[in-house]
Parts: sequence; structure tokens; C-alpha cells
Amino acid sequence: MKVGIAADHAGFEQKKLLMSELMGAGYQVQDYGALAYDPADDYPDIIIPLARAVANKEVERGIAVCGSGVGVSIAANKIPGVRAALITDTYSAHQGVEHDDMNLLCVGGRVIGPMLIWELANAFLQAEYDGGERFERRLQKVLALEKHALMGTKQ
Ligand SMILES: O=C(CO)[C@H](O)[C@H](O)[C@H](O)COP(=O)(O)O
Repeated sequence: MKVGIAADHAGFEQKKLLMSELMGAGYQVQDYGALAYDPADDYPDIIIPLARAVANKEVERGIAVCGSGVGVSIAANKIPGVRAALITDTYSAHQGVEHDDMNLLCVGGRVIGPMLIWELANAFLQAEYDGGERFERRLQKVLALEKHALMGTKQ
């Protein structure tokens, strides 16, 4: 599986650790930055290239790290086609994919440690969207919201 990854300065070290774990486990990893530690970088500049890559299916899934995970999840969800969430537990890491077709995992590099990030990444990457009738019905409602927001029409 091809996985995209991105982090601002607050997630930079965690990204390095996670990338080596992912590559060791056989994932094909594409790094969307930051490529060097810069304490003045801004998470929207870092996350948007990854979010676009997830939306246009250049990568199958994305993982983003910032200080809390909040900033990258807010910014990533501005890109149509992205379903990003800030995750701190393994249940949500897989259930978010199974029920909601989450395609971008966001974590807080200043909040949780590398082992938990690795466990969350594993749970996220190994999960598959269930596609069941009730999940698809809900997903279509989310996609309709996105479509209407893009067109500036009322839902
Ligand atoms: O954690 C974040 C907010 O959700 C941001 O992505 C940044 O990582 C954080 O704001 C960085 O803080 P700093 O004081 O500029 O290092």
C-alpha cells in the first residue's frame, strides 16, 4: 500500500520514526514534508499537499502529525475528498475507516508517543471500509454536504 505522510515542526521527529517503522513493515511511503526541521513552518502549508494527494488518490491513505493533531485535521478536511480525523485510540483508528471511510489519520506528536502512533497507524492502515448499506447511506450524506458546500447551494 502507498502511504503519504506529512508533519510540521511539532511532529517532525515523530514523522521520522513513523516513516522508518512503516517502511520496515513494507509500506511504500511518500513524504510530503516538512523535509527539514523549521520551527517557523505552518501546518496548513505542510498538510495541504498530502491532503491533495489523498483526494486525487496519488496515495491510498495519509498520516499527518502536528503538535496536537488538531491543526492538520482542520486544514486537511478543507480539501474535497478528504475524510481526516484526529485519533488517539486504536478503536477509532480502525472503526473510522470501517464505518466512515476515513482516509487521513491525524495524530498529535506532542500528545502521544511513538509506540501509540505506530499502533494507531497499523490499525488505520489495516482497516478496510465496510461498505455496508447503513455506512454507505451515511457516507453519501457526507459527500452530498461536501458537494453542496462546493456549489454554494443549500443542502
Ligand atoms: O498543534 C498544532 C495545532 O493543532 C499546530 O499544528 C502546531 O504544531 C503548533 O501550533 C505548533 O506550535 P509552536 O508553538 O509554533 O511550535
